[in-house]
Amino acid sequence: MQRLINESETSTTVSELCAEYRANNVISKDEYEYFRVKRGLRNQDGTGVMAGLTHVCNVHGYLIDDGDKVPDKGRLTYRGMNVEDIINGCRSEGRFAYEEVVWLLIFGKLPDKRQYNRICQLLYENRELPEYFPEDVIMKNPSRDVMNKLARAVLTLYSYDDDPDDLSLENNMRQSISLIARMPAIMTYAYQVKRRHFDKQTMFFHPFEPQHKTAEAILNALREDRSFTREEAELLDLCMVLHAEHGGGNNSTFTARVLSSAHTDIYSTIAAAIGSLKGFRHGGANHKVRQMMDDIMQNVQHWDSEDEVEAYLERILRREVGDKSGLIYGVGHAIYTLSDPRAVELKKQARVLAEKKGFGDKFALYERIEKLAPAAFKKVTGNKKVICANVDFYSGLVYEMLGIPEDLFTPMFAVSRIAGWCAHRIEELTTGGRIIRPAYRALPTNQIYVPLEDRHY
Ligand SMILES: CC(=O)SCCNC(=O)CCNC(=O)[C@H](O)C(C)(C)COP(=O)(O)OP(=O)(O)OC[C@H]1O[C@@H](n2cnc3c(N)ncnc32)[C@H](O)[C@@H]1OP(=O)(O)O
Ligand SMILES: O=C([O-])CC(=O)C(=O)O
Repeated sequence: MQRLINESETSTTVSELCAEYRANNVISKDEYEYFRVKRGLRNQDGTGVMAGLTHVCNVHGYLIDDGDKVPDKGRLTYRGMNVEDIINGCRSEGRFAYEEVVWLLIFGKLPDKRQYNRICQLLYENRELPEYFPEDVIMKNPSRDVMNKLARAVLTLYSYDDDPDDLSLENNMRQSISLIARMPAIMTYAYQVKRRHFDKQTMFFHPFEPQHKTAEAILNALREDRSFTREEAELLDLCMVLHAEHGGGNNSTFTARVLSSAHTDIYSTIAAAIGSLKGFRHGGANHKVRQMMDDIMQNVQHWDSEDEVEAYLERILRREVGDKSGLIYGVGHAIYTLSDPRAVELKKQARVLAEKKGFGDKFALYERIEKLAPAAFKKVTGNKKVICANVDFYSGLVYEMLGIPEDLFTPMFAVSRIAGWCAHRIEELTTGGRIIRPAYRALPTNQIYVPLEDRHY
């Protein structure tokens, strides 16, 4: 562990500080129950506390029957429209879908032809970063972690905005479009700098092309020879649509709503949302899935043995192996029970790609884990909750087969989710009207002030 201070100067170590902390700061799960405080803002049955109203999106994962939660097939609707219908509709008309989804999420209706062309044009015209921004902000202080750089770069854009704090709808619309457009550039530039600085590889910055839609712009920036197929770009576009939005209550969007309700600027808001999404229980799980799979592939000798795989999953849950968090990453969800529609779609794509690219054994292992994880979870934890693979389970495998580096798994999530964050920020600013401020039940043990001389612990 890193030392806080030089141990030769003082015997106070970080572990002593932690021991002092632990001795005075215990809150048990029983206390939550006793005071009827909703841990994680969840009701007793795991459903979320109702925290707001939104037009933007609905996430359906269970039914309530006579007060009981009944597992159901997952359904995701953007502005009331099934996400699969949006994807199929755009494909059947030969269009990429992400730009259309940006419009739909923010404004509430599908764009007509003129509006569609306008949003594509606006996103292209705003893609480039301000002059010298890549040199002064992205290339300086490189980070191993692209999410960290993304958050810092977004926060710094505040200083490049002549009117950063104006909360009017007009100003937030301008800022939202500009941020949605710029995220791919920030992500790909940050990745190039990371490659150069930490991986000692060649760095390249290709100019953006006006004819490129967002998914194409990203592939153009990531490929050294700038070549990619229509099929690859359509698949990345599909991934972006599936990650674009997930209701007001997911951790990063709620973060964006909390900050917006305090009337802070959009750059602080989106930087905070990126920080939340980076978390391993949230969007950062796609990165953890990859690490978990590498670990399983190394340590399970026979990938086709259900017994061996299940035994290893049980060891993960018992915190004996893996990152020792006890979590099977990419599995479980706050709302979904029988299925996450995004995982269903990504799995379909992964199966096809795996066959084409020779990833058959790997895909079969993922599928085996998806099948065995719920039983292992029930056996080890005793928890009867119905769990399924979530969006983060197959996304990394799809990205890997598309040649998207692991460094960009979670950043790709952020570059897609910015659409949802902006839609919710605008909704919070225009319809919320009250600062979000829940209460915390204090658990004080009365103490009297003791002079320093008399403190003999
Ligand atoms: C984009 C996204 O954010 S999708 C989610 C990505 N995250 C992951 O894949 C990480 C693994 N999964 C998890 O940690 C959880 O399932 C979450 C965070 C997604 C949802 O958590 P919750 O809503 O609290 O789940 P739920 O109410 O079902 O949890 C019940 C218990 O089972 C545990 N649990 C849930 N999923 C898992 C899992 N995959 N592995 C081990 N334990 C789990 C929870 O930690 C919780 O334990 P606790 O009672 O001691 O607090
Ligand atoms: O809804 C959630 O809690 C997490 C999630 O799947 C997302 O944000 O995409």
